Amino acid sequence: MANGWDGVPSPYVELSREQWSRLRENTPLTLTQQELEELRGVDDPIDLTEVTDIYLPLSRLLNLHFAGVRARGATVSEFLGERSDPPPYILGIAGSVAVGKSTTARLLRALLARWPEHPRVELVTTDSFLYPNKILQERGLMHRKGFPESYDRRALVRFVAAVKAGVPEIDVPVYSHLEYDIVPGARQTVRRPDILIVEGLNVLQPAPPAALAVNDFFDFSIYVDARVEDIREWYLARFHKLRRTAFSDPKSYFRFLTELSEAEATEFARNVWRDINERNLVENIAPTRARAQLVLRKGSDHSVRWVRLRRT
Ligand SMILES: Nc1ncnc2c1ncn2[C@@H]1O[C@H](COP(=O)(O)OP(=O)(O)O)[C@@H](O)[C@H]1O
Ligand SMILES: CC(C)(COP(=O)(O)O)[C@@H](O)C(=O)NCCC(=O)O
Repeated sequence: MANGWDGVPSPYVELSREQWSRLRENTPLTLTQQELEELRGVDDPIDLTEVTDIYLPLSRLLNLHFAGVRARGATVSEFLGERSDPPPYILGIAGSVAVGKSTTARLLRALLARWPEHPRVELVTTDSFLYPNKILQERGLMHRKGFPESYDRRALVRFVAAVKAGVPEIDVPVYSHLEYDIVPGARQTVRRPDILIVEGLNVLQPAPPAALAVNDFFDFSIYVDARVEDIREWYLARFHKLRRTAFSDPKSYFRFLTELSEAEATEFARNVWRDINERNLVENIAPTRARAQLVLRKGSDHSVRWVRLRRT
């Protein structure tokens, strides 16, 4: 039983990697090595063993949960005498910068789309709802990118509410990591998927008083977790990898970093980590972990060590 429940049965069940991996049962591996390589994030060492042990049980759980949510929705429709299409199922994925949320999200997108019950899976990342740099500059928030106030929270909530309400076609802005800004005029169109995955730092954040939060519309939520020290190392390793690759693109906002010495660049990355990303993790992101339906806890080699599932 988890600490702090003082004799009250804990709402969480914690499973070791071995216990969790057995829950795969007969879920087939529908992904090839080549496909996995296309899905993994920069510097993420994920392999097919990880997919089999961790993501196939998760895909099975989500497929079962999807069926349960659909059945419950059908009961209400029958009672109301409505004959409408069921609303999209919404899955939230939260966690720190550099923890590997996007690999988890892209992988689940691919795995979930291979089930016959829900072939249409869309993925939206919340960076689409960051204010453009121009607005962040005006508000003195350029060093707060990723903090709750750097997002157009209401636009994000409106978007998720519209998807849940079955709006057939919704456009969202597009964020470029390369340009470090919202791309003017670019749009991603979401067309009534069976499942929508919403991935981002702050998706489990509570709403301000009397407002709705994005997670009020979630059917399931996942928090990707690891020790702060490990995430810092991953952030720094990825930064150095990007410095050797993406940052030398003439369009990269961080091109100036390729002209600094290794030591100066390291100093820059350490400061960004400490002053922005770690602070945001500690102050805003980690406190939302308890609200996630499922926590995937990674060890320092990025592999998932244990899984915590909320029963209720
Ligand atoms: N400066 C950058 N240039 C290009 N790609 C980046 C940059 N920063 C992050 N990325 C990529 O953007 C994606 C999201 O990164 P991030 O928000 O840190 O979340 P996570 O590491 O949890 O997926 C990752 O695939 C990452 O590799
Ligand atoms: C774009 C991000 C805020 C992540 O956005 P998300 O999709 O999780 O909402 C983050 O990757 C970022 O760029 N943070 C700013 C500090 C840094 O450059 O690392």
